[in-house]
Amino acid sequence: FRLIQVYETVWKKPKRIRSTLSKQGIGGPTPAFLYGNVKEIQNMESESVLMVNKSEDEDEDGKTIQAISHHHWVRSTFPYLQRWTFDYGPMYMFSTGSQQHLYLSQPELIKELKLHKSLELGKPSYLSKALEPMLGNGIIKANGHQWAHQRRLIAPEFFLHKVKGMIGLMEECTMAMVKTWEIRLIESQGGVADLMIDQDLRSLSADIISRACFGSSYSQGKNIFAKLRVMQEAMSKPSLLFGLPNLKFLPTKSNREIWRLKREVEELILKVVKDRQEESQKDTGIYGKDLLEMILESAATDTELQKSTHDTHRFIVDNCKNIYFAGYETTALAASWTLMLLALYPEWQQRVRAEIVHNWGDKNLHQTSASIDLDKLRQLKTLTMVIQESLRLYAPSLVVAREAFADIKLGNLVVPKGIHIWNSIPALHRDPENWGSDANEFKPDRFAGGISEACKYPQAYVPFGYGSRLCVGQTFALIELKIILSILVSNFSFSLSPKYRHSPVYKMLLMPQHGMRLLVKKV
Ligand code: HEM
Repeated sequence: FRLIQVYETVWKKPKRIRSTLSKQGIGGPTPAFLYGNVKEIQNMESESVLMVNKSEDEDEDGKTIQAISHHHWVRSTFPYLQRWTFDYGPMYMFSTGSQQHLYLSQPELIKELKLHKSLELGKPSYLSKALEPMLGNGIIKANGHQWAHQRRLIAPEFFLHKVKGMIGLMEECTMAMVKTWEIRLIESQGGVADLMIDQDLRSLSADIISRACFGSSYSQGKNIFAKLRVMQEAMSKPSLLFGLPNLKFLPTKSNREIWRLKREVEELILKVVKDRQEESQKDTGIYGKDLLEMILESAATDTELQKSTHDTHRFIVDNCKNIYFAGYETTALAASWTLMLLALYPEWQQRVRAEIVHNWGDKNLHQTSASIDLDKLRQLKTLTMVIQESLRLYAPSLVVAREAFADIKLGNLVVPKGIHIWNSIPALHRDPENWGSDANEFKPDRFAGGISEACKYPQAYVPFGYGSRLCVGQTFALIELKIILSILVSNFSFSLSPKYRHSPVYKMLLMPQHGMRLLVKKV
């Protein structure tokens, strides 16, 4: 029976998938027996690491600004996707052994994917298994009815009317960071500080998401974030993304570390939950009904979950981990890349600042507390354009992935059951056919008429993904970004530090490999 199963997985299923695609004229690199295209992927990855190191040496010779302003970093992240696009066009298949993949980048097919709302299209299940220690079976990786249940529960917590109520706390947390920067500036020489801003933005974002969703202060969540981050580092090899063979079940040093962190994170989350349950028994009325409470309520009323404490705990822990993972580093990175761009383009930094002064008056924001509201944020059109352009060139998520759980149709294309569909966000966001010959340049003006007028095929602008799996935190993230950036830009000016080394790398998200060092001074 086992032999039949192996034969099915290794031979019959891949053969069926590949022949359905090749009959429709879809090509791709020839897979080797058992290993598919793993060898090519690994070779191209090592070559690109060498290339990145070499270009960094060149940067140190004073070419940094030129290197950044061309924003040509995409090649170093998934070099094989680019190479095969060059060889086989905008749609091709490739293989990582038993897993078969379909890469596609035509805007008309992205539109079809967006419109396909059935549960037959979901997140790759092998990926869910590989990322289990990090995400469990929470909303990000779950599929089918289990996902739909979680989505129904979580999504309304991030609707505009809920997020509106969180503006005050976002402002408060940002102001606390402003105060610490002011102290560092006073202590620094000449009132200019060389700051690793990404670290502070990460703490800020963690603080915001923790208070908004869990009502708990950052001090309680601090340990959880630190541990989740180490876990993310340990698990963020690109090889994992495409299901390359890995030894995740063996007690290697790295796996033992991941398992330990997983245990510790779970214990910490359950401790926060316990504290919260005690608090609500005391009925202090400090917190409204926040996300954690919704998750607890759902777990308490779900008849399936009630059958075991283990399942209830899993449900709570997994969804808390998902919100932590999805909700803080993404926004912190988006803010970091945007500030890097504003440092690189001082004329845009000046325009953003002038717009704030024009609309809100020239008083420094920290003199007025709880002053920001939705209407004020809506006035910041230039900042909105800058954020949209930053999310185009430096989208924190690099890929959107789906698995077909049944044979489905995308327009005329028959997509076979079991295939994994991949879109590269940087490739879509930098396609000159869609954005024009200046696709690699930072030009926020292109968004002056909104996304629909910024390019030929707006459906291919997907920093938050698409369709029924679209990011639930999109509204939350955009409002948070506007608050953080408007407060920072109206209080400080930013320029690139001579120590900044431009090297965006993929570690589950797009990160500045050597940190985001900027020179900061008071305006
Ligand atoms: C700039 C910030 C952010 C970016 C760029 C971003 C991007 C994304 C992307 C690309 C996806 C996958 C969508 C797909 O597969 O089609 C996603 C999913 C998700 N995001 Fe975000 N996100 C951000 C902020 C947030 C925040 C602040 C939260 C929550 C507080 C959040 C919660 C989620 C969740 C729960 C999912 C899974 C949705 C599902 O599968 O149903 N994200 N996000």
